[in-house]
Amino acid sequence: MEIFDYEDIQLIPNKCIVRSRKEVDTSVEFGGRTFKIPVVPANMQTIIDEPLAKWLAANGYFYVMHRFEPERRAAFIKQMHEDGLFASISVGVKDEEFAFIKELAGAQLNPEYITIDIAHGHAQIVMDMIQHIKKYLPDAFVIAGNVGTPEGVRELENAGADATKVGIGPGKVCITKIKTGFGTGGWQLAALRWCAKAARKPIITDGGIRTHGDIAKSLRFGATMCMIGSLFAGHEETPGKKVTVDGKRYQEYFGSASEYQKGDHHNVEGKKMLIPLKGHIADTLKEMQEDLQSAVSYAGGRDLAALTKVDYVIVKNSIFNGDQY
Ligand SMILES: NC(=O)C1=CN([C@@H]2O[C@H](COP(=O)(O)OP(=O)(O)OC[C@H]3O[C@@H](n4cnc5c(N)ncnc54)[C@H](OP(=O)(O)O)[C@@H]3O)[C@@H](O)[C@H]2O)C=CC1
Ligand SMILES: Nc1nc2c(ncn2[C@@H]2O[C@H](COP(=O)(O)O)[C@@H](O)[C@H]2O)c(=O)[nH]1
Repeated sequence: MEIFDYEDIQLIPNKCIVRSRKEVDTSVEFGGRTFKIPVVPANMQTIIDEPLAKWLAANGYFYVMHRFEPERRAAFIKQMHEDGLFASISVGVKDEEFAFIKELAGAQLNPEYITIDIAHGHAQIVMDMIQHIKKYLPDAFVIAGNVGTPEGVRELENAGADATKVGIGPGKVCITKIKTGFGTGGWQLAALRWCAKAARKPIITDGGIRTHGDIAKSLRFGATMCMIGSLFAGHEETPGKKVTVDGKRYQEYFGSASEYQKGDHHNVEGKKMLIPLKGHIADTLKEMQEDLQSAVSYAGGRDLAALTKVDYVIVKNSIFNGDQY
């Protein structure tokens, strides 16, 4: 297998067929709905909260609510549905999560999307949870992960997952690779390609995206959707705590397996960092869309399909060449 990551790849342009980048359609169909761009903020407590989830759903973006305030999830689903919006929640795999799915079914609360969110998703318990959800909430679109191998993707798909999430340890606040020696950190893009070749259903690539160009590269190598944490951290609307250091404003961004999330120091595989505040998330989403429109025009197309077949070269860490954005 050829090993590379985002920085190692440059996509090769084709003849432009649009008169303006504004003609380019960046929308994506995912789980029966169409979203403006193939991007979803990470389901982490410093990245998404209920007000932001509502805003994203109401404005044509996909979202996945985190699972770290488990007692709020039923009311959240109810409220989203009362407001005419889709509900997209996360669950874990502990016993109480199996009971929670039964409770939702009993209360006739049917979230449109359920993400099974655990660190090592290639596990029998995850397949059990997929089947449990399909039994009690058969209309839910089930996203399962995270995995980092084609076997992982296939097994979760065969268990009934409607989409899989790929990425073990490439995240900005991840320390899995340091603490355990395992993962796709440093070769997430190649791992995505490896997994996508085996997939029969959509893949969400998760972690490691550092620039807007990395979204186009993810689509080239098989992703339908990109889950992003660090690029969304540091906005007025993201919920991480805002702090001032030496007169500069920052926002906390911490891992879901960090001691800040867990409240203790067992099996810690995440850290905390401060991200400079950078304005409103609507502006970043708009810029992502414009950059993606531009990428599609370089690919020689009018929609995201054009990105899936472009040629590329492997430049091995040389593209920034000392340049900074
Ligand atoms: N994408 C990534 O690379 C990673 C993401 N995370 C994020 O951190 C959050 C917490 O994840 P997680 O700890 O899985 O959630 P949970 O605390 O819900 O743990 C999941 C369950 O799987 C068991 N388990 C067995 N082996 C592992 C393993 N290697 N890693 C994790 N659990 C294992 C756990 O038991 P026990 O705790 O007793 O072992 C627990 O019962 C999630 O939001 C996840 O997405 C965390 C690490 C990596
Ligand atoms: N290994 C860990 N991975 C984590 C943790 N918390 C979240 N994550 C993963 O990172 C991505 C976001 O990555 P980014 O590069 O865009 O910042 C997120 O969606 C999770 O999959 C953690 O504590 N440890």
